[in-house]
Amino acid sequence: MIELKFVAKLYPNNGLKLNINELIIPKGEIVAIVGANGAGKTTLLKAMMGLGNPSYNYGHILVDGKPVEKQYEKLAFITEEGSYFPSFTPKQYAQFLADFFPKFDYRHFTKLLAYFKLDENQKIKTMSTGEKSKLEISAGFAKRAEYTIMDEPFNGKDMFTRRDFLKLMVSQMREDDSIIMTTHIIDEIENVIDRAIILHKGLIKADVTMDELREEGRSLVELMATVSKYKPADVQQFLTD
Ligand SMILES: Nc1ncnc2c1ncn2[C@@H]1O[C@H](COP(=O)(O)OP(=O)(O)OP(=O)(O)O)[C@@H](O)[C@H]1O
Repeated sequence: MIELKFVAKLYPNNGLKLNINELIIPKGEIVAIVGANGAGKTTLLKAMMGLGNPSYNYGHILVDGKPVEKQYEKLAFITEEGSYFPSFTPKQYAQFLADFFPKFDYRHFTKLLAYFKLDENQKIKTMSTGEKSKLEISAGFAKRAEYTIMDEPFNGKDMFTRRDFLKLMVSQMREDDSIIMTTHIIDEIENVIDRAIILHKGLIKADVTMDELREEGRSLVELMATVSKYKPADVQQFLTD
């Protein structure tokens, strides 16, 4: 279980204040963190990893009951920023990761590389954005972490890759594994996720299970439009001015 209690992060320059009173992510759940650009989704993921100097007055960030900093082997963080080792080849990168993560599964890594048609001897810096992102996903999944945290995993991927990636993601999960991801591709993930958390201006404005939403006959897109007070008339006004 990941547990955030009274976690905050303020960017004074633009006034964003991420403020989480309580957020609990149990084992075995696929959770999407959604919201408009600038809502604080990446900031929240980083905070969940204990990154970016979040503050927690009388609060904490715990993973299975221990401070997040002590539980990194249980976490995989897959970000758009990609690999920090551009001069490495995937093979060298994997050797590095294997030294740090005892559970790193090299066989699974090479299988994923082959699936994504990546060359394990090509320097990372010579790869396209999409290829780097696939490499990060392969490395992240090969860590066999219990909690996989992904920032915009669908960015830069074509429709068929997104579809296959979703299948791959679900198929490689073990019963107690959790996935937490940010995304804007709501309609494609609606049937895969268990729960959606809607962030708006740094605050959790809705936290729903997909079963609840379905029972109410609502879609996630509708709920997001309500939460973010989206008005189609605004762009119409702009276009007619
Ligand atoms: N390191 C930083 N220093 C200052 N401001 C930052 C920093 N990182 C993010 N911000 C600002 O905080 C706000 C939230 O950023 P964040 O990346 O968390 O949003 P997001 O919901 O992930 O957005 P998007 O959907 O566009 O990726 C934005 O206005 C951004 O400009």
